[in-house]
Amino acid sequence: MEQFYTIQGEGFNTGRAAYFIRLGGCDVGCHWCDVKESWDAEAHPRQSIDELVAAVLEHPGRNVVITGGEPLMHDLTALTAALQAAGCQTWLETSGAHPLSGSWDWVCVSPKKFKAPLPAVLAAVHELKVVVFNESDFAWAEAHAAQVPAHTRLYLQPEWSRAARVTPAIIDYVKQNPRWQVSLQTHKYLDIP
Ligand SMILES: C[S@@+](CC[C@H](N)C(=O)[O-])C[C@H]1O[C@@H](n2cnc3c(N)ncnc32)[C@H](O)[C@@H]1O
Ligand SMILES: Nc1nc2[nH]cc(C(=O)O)c2c(=O)[nH]1
Ligand code: SF4
Ligand SMILES: [Mg+2]
Repeated sequence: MEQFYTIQGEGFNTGRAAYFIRLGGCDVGCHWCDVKESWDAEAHPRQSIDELVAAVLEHPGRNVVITGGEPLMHDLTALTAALQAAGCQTWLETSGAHPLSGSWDWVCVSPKKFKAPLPAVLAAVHELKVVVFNESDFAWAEAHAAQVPAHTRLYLQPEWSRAARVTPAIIDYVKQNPRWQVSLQTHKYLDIP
């Protein structure tokens, strides 16, 4: 759908330069999704893997975020192999609702009530990042924290339109449950992509 070189705004790798490849297509249907224009895969032009890798290599950064849309609706084996062969780190942003493909240096799963993550994806996760829309999402977060490997980093991220309301609740929750951390969409405050 689009590609851009920016700063990873969210989660564990916040603040690090990264090239984003946003793949079209998503069937999860989060009503608060901040990139609904990604949902229809056919609405966006196709590019070859060679073109994508060449575009990445035009920039000095070697971290590549594959996001979407829901990137796991595509077989990511060839794309991630080509990126790693070119010396890049591959970072995945996924809901986990489709089978895992590809070779990953970092996997971030953001589980969704609208289409829950698959156990096999949760088993491969480095970072669990739960969007908090209302108080019921804390229980949803804990239910998924119980399904990920012990070393997984745990994040609670305010849903953007509700940030003023839910951020204080996230702060209180993290103070009481300190294995969780706050994740903010810092790129939106920085006004960068
Ligand atoms: C647009 S999604 C694309 C990747 C994948 N479909 C997913 O949901 O993880 C990228 C990240 O943005 C988060 N996100 C989407 N809309 C958001 C919103 N309105 N507020 C906060 N985070 C949001 C998602 O939960 C996910 O962690
Ligand atoms: N800067 C920036 N960081 C991000 N981290 C995850 C994003 C995404 O949409 O997947 C995102 C994004 O859209 N922009
Ligand atoms: S899974 Fe990700 S891309 Fe799909 S609707 Fe939800 S937030 Fe948007
Ligand atoms: Mg985004």
